[in-house]
Amino acid sequence: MSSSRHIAVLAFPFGSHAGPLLSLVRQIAKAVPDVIFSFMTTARSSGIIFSQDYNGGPHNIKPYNVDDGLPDGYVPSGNPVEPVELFVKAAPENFTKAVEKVEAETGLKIGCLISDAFFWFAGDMAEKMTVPWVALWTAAPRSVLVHVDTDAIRQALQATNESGKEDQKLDFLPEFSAFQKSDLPEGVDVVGRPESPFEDLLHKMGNKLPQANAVAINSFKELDPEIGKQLNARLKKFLNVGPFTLTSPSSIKPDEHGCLEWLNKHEPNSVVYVSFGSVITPPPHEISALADALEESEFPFLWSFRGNVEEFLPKGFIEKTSGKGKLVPWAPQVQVLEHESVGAFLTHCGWNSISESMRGGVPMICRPFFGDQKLNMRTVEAVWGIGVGVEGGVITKNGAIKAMQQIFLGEGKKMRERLGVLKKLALEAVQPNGSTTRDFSTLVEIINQL
Ligand SMILES: O=c1ccn([C@@H]2O[C@H](COP(=O)(O)OP(=O)(O)O[C@H]3O[C@H](CO)[C@@H](O)[C@H](O)[C@H]3O)[C@@H](O)[C@H]2O)c(=O)[nH]1
Repeated sequence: MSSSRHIAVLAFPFGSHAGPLLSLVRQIAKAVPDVIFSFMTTARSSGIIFSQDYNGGPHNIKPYNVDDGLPDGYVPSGNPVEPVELFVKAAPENFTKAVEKVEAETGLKIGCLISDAFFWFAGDMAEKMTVPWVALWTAAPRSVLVHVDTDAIRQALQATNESGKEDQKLDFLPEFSAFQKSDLPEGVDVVGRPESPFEDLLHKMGNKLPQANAVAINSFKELDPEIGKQLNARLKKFLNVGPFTLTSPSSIKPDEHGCLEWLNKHEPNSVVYVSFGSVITPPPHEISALADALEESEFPFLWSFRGNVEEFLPKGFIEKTSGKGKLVPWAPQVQVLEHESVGAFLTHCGWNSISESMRGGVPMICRPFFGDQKLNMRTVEAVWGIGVGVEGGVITKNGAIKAMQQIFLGEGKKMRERLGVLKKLALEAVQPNGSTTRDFSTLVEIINQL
C-alpha cells in the first residue's frame, strides 16, 4: 500500500444500513483516492453489499470482516431481533478489536472513524484514539432529531401528561404540531421501565452525536429546512449529503422476474406497487386483508412479497388475480418506481423507499411498523402531502381499498405535483453548486484533515 492515510468504516450489518454507508464511502473514496478505507461489517453483510452494489471500485476500499457476536454453535430461535441484539451487545468490543487488528495487519494507524450513527461507542473509540468521528444517519432528519432530543422529550411528556392520557400531542416541539407521542420511535418516550438493548443504543446515540465532528445524512437540505436548522444548533456539523438515490445511483439491478416488461403493458399511473422493504413481513391477518383488497379493487398490482406464498396468502389468490396482478420475491424497486405505469406505492415507510418514491414521483400509501417509520409516515402525509396513512394504522380490506381510491381517483394528481416540486429541489441540490454538493465538499475537507 502506498498510502499512509487510513480510515476505518464501521457498518451496521442489518436492514438497509450497510449499503447506503458503502454508497457514501465510495463517493468519499473517489474524492480522496490516496486514503485507504477499511470497511468493517459482518461476513454476511459484506457478501451482500460488495457483490451486489460494489462493481469493483473504487479500489481504495477494502472489506474487513467483523465478528457477528453470535455464540459458537448459535441456533436461531426464530426471533428475528435476537441476532441484532447479540450483535449490538458485542459490537463495542468487536469493532475495537477489529480496528486494532487492521492497524497491526496493515501497519497503518487509523486516522478517522466513519460509522453508522447507531454506533455511539465509535465516539468513545475516536476520543481514545484522538481521531475525528463522522457518523452517518441513514434515515430522515426528523427521526435523528427526536433521538438527539430524547431526554428533553421525555421530560416534556411527563410534564404535560394530563391524567395519564394514552397519546399526547408533540406540539411542545417546534415543527411537530401534526405529530403525536405514538408517532415516536419505540423507546423515545420510555419512562418507568427498562430500555430494551436497541432502545438503549438509540438513547446513547442521541446523547453522543453532538460530539461527532460531523453527522451526515441521506437527505437534502431543502427537504426539511426547519428540522435541519434545529439539528444545526445541536450538532457540530450537520451535513445533508443525499439523496443517495441521486448522488450515488446504484447500478441497474437485473429484472429477474420480468417486472418492467409486465409494467410496460399497463396504462400510465394505473398500477399499485407493494413492498415492505428488506426486513418486514406484515402479520398474516394484514397480508390476507391486503390480498382481499387487491383482488376486489379495480387496480392492477405488483407485489414484492417476502415469505412463503403458500403459507401466507389466501388459497387460490395467485390464480384468481393472474389477469391483473404480479407477485415477485424481489423487484428492481428504483426502476419500478420510475416506471410511468406505477401510480401508487404501498410502503412500510423505510427511508430508502420514501427517497426512491420521491425520485420516481409516486404517491405513497403508508403502513409503518417500527423505528423511524411512523415519523416518516406522518411527515409524508401531513408535512409534504405526498401520501396517505392506512386507516386505523393497520391494513384492512376496506382501508386498503379506500387508500388506493384516494390516490388513484382523488388526491393522487395533487400529490404528484408536490412530488415534482420536491424532485426538482433534490435535483438542484446535487448540481455542482447545490447544497448537497457543498455539504459533501465540507465532509471531504473534514476527512482530509486527518
Ligand atoms: O423488492 C424489493 C424490496 C426492496 N428493495 C430495496 O430495499 C431497500 C429497502 O430500504 P428501506 O425502505 O429503507 O427499508 P428497510 O430495509 O426496512 O430499512 C431499514 O433502514 C432504513 C434506513 O435507516 C429505515 O428507514 C427503516 O425503518 C429500516 O427498516 C430499498 O432501497 C429498496 O429499493 C428492492 O430493491 N426490491
